[in-house]
Amino acid sequence: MNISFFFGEIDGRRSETRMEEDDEKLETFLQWAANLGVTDSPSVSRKQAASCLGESLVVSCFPDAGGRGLAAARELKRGEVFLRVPKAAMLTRENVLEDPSLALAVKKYCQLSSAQILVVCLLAEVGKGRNSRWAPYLMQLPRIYNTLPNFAQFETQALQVDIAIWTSEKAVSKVQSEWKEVLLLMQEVGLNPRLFTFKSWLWASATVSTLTMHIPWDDAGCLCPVGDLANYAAPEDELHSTEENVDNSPKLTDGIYEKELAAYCFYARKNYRKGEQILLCYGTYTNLELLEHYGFVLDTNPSDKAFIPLGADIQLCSPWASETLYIQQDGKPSFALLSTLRIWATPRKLRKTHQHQTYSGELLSVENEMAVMNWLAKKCLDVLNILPTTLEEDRLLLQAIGKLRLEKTVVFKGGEPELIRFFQAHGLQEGDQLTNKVLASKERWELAVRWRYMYKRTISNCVSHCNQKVLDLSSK
Ligand SMILES: C[S@@+](CC[C@H](N)C(=O)[O-])C[C@H]1O[C@@H](n2cnc3c(N)ncnc32)[C@H](O)[C@@H]1O
Repeated sequence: MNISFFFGEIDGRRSETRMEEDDEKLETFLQWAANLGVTDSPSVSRKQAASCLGESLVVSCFPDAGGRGLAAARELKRGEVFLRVPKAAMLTRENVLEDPSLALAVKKYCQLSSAQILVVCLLAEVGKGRNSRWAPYLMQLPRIYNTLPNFAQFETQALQVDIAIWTSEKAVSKVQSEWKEVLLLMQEVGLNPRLFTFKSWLWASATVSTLTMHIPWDDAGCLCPVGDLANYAAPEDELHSTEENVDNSPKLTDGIYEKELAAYCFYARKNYRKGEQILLCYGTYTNLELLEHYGFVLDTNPSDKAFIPLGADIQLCSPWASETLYIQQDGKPSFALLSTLRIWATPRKLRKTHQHQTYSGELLSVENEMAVMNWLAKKCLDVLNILPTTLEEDRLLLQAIGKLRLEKTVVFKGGEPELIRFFQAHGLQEGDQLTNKVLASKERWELAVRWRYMYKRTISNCVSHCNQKVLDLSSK
């Protein structure tokens, strides 16, 4: 069985030839998908089409919003179906386990999670090489992922904030133990030994993490060819937080499995102009969650949350879960955090009396509000002061990392101290070539620096918000 076509690329070569090969693979994939009934013009029959796209969608590149993605090939109306992917084209546990020997082996390992089994199914298909039913799909999958489980120590430490470092370390150790748990099964199903490696597991589990879509009959989800080319946009409040939109039209789901059609259907969640990127909302995520599961962060993310350490005395005053005590990207404390601080800043003996007023979001008194705002501003400054770099230093570092894209060799002179530490962590010296491995690590490191930059920006916004509130209150 020859699977070198696949492994030749996990190291992520980047060259002109590689780009041409990628185009060819994409073309083969889109034709394969058309043959299986994947279509971007569900109302028109297009048998024997050379591509499943071209009518409503085209594959395009969006360097600042997800890289490869889907663009509207014509004007799309809100609510319109722009893509249909039949069940037979989807890679699900059910489809792969039609292989009786694999199904028999999997049955013996009922302690494994459904996601672990899906990862094994994916690797089993990769192991079939060109004989896999999904070979053209597998060939065009991303070879490198930047999800947290892929983060090496230097990249993790660059997150700087304890909770983020802890999340990253936990993600790394989770993927390692999941891999160890499936080794016996992988041996039993006779997978090619190259697919047993931690590196292969890491790739396959990141594929499952970043690409799976929800299906009602399997909590592992499914891989949905072509549909998974769509990049992500955070939910817009009016679309996702209420049952109905402001204009009373029903709330839209952008991708859903339709049982009657036995297909995954994708709907335009707004009107799109020709050439505009079609974005899907995979769910509501903070930037740390996006980084953990999808390997990117959003500069503007209404669902982002910055957490600051709160003492046990404060937590005890809160009837809400600790996940609700956060600061929004605009710097405002969440409703739960603000209410908790208001009650905490109230003398103990009066807390019970004011409880109802506080929990309904009311301001207790000017003094109480000033105390809360002063405390929060100081706390935020303390959080910022103990971090190794400032917001401004991170901004300059991001500029320097951005310039690295244009460099081919290592230059120490005049470099940011952390940039020099990055080169040293990779054992590089002045004048050395920047290998693909180093460039891949640079992408993850840059994501870590972007994440911490946005965290600090939120905390700084909170300081400004609190100071402004104090000013407003004192002028009353
Ligand atoms: C479902 S895939 C989308 C297609 C993907 N760009 C590709 O080339 O296969 C999800 C992945 O796309 C990238 N992505 C999606 N939305 C993004 C966004 N708004 N910004 C940056 N990267 C994004 C992330 O790497 C994510 O893990």
